Amino acid sequence: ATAEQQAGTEDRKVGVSKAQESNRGLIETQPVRGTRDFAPDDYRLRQWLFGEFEAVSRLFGFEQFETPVLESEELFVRKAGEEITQQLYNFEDKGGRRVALRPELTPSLARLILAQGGRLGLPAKWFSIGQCWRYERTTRGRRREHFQWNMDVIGVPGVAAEAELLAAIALFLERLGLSAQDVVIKVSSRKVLQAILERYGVPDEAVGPVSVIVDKMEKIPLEKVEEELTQAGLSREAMDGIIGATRIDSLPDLQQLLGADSEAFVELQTLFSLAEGYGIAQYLQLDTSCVRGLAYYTGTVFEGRDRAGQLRAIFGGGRYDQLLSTFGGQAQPCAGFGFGDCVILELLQDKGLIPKLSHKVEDLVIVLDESLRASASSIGQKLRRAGRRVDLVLEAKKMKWVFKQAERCGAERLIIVAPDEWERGMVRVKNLSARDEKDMAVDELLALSHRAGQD
Ligand SMILES: CC(=O)Nc1cnc2ccccc2c1
Repeated sequence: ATAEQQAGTEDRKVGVSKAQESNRGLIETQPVRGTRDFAPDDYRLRQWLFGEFEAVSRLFGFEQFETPVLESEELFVRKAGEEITQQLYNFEDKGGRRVALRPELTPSLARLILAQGGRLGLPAKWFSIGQCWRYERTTRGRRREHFQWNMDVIGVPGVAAEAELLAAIALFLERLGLSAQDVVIKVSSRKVLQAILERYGVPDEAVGPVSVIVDKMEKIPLEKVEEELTQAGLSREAMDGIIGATRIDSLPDLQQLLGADSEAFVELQTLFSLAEGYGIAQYLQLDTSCVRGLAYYTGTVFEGRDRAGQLRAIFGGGRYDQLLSTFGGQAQPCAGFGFGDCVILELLQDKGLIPKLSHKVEDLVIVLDESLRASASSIGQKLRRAGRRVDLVLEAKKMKWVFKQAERCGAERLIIVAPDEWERGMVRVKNLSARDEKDMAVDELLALSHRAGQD
């Protein structure tokens, strides 16, 4: 708002809007920093994407759940230096509670699983799509919210769970027109780091925090990583051992490093052979530099990347067998993934795979005489009950506008309620695609519509 507007001293202009009239400038119309609006065009694309998330989840027999975006802060307070907990969108509510907008869905899932107590049938295969938040310092101007699709398997200790999850992702990618030529899934296991750290007498508890540091290796200089590993208490040898262990990219090399009977090797070998059964092995790439930045993973970890290497991770996941016990509950083996709604759209954009989605109704109904409005409304209702999407024009409009509107909403038929025809109990039906037009009785129109409404 200009200083004049703020002072309310601007002189009165012809046609001053309500906002100006109330002596205020136009309100801020942009959404809060880091957040997005979804106007209809954007919402259609989002609904298409979420529809694919849901369709694939159901094809795998997963059940949908939801938890509140607002959670107790304690769910996310972890002492492993994760970026996600350092950017918590947290505050104290009017009741003095420490609360936070969830930065991820997995802790909420764990809470809901624990709330089920013994009632929970295992294995549980659950999925959810929810908005997640972070308070990212505006330095990077990055977004502060995104939507995440999560699929999780609770109660299955073997990597058959991870194979199912990876197969679900592969089917999702295939349905969108992507393939293993476009996307690589890097796979590894926290048990690699665990085995290496054991060699240097570093306790298992360090695996999480060390992984969080190693996960930054791609984004910050090696010296910085080494500095943080030193601060985490690692000796030079341990550090060299860790960094050397992130350079393995084949099962034989992993066997060489850890031995054929190491858990990490056996699990990953099993996972790769299960993947063959699904026909998704060509997506998978063993890569021990993939450690993921969440502290609670305890076993396999994986992340999806575009093969061109231009984009951030498309999705990420892994096994987190200790999360429920860290919440004081009975431990349950868990594996899952989170799939965000932004990088995938960038990739689809790059590949020319964003679908063209437009507003669509079947029938546009207009009246040529306002005295017939009640008749038009009742025809609209009958058509809607027959399953037709009807855009009923709500005020007198010139035919030029009507045809423009028909085009805008993709209408197949224009139904005109006019005095002369109505006298004879007829309406005029213009078939906009076949460019033919005829008068028909309402019953005939409905019979026609009923069949069309079913297909
Ligand atoms: C590309 C992008 O906006 N990513 C994004 C945006 N908001 C988030 C919010 C919480 C956690 C991760 C997030 C990630």
